[in-house]
Amino acid sequence: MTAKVIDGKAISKEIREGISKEVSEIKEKFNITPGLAVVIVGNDPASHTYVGMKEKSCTSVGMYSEVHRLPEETTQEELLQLINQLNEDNKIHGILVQVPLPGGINENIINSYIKTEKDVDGFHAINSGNLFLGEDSIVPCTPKGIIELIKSTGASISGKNAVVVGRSNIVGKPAAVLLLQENATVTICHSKTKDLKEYLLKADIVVAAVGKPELVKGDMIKEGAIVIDAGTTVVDGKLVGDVEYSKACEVASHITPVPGGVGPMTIAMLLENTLEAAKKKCK
Ligand SMILES: Nc1nc2c(c(=O)[nH]1)N[C@@H](CN(C=O)c1ccc(C(=O)N[C@@H](CCC(=O)O)C(=O)O)cc1)CN2
Repeated sequence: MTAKVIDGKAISKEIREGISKEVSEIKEKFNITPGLAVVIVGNDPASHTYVGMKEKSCTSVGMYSEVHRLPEETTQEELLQLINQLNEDNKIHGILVQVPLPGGINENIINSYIKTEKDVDGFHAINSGNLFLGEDSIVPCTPKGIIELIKSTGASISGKNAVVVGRSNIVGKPAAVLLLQENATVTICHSKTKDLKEYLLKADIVVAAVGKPELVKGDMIKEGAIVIDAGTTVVDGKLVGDVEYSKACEVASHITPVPGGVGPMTIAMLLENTLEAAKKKCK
């Protein structure tokens, strides 16, 4: 079997085009321009790249974008003050604090200060809690994009065995909850899982989000599985996913590439969440 490539770049482009149209409409009808504020602390080069991509995508769909680039020495108190300011700013419908944050700043405390309706990352405990409860919530961007990518194959998720490799609050845990909501039978594997291959060989859907380059080998994948790779590690100057791509292509039915798979969807979903937050202000 040679896997069909799930083209996250193309799918996200289509989504962004739809968002762009909706942004024009609400500007015209309600005189509201959706606005996103991104906050980044410190000098992590990859994080600066992602923030730059967010800024560019935001303006390309006609949204208002504001980026606050703060020095490494920024204190938690200073960051909270900025968030309070953005919470009260009517131009801003979405606030996002890029992670990882430098040591000494508690991500959960920071996220809990963002107004829930502006928490376009969906990291606030109220949004995570509502997601867990199956109530209305803002859904974290990467897992939301992962579900879109799986659905783009036309396959049904209901009743399938899904294995999520990775248990981060940003990707693994919410992806597992979303798959469960789609009626998959979900297993979460992680760094302490004893026999990863044993679990993976039963998986109709694999979501790899562990940040360990090529941890998921081709011979761990069941014939015909859908493989979603959310890993992005730079190895020798090259971006490498969590899946051994060339070997996995020989057994999977569908697979996402790295780059060009999950990454672009993360940004498209961020724009979608920001648009939704702004639409709540349209009366
Ligand atoms: N506050 C947040 N921080 C982080 C998030 C997040 O959703 N919210 N996710 C990741 C990083 N991330 C967005 O912030 C992100 C990662 C990768 C991509 C992407 O499009 N990658 C491209 C390749 C880009 C490159 O060349 O380096 C791809 O995979 O094709 C977008 C967003 C951690 N932090």
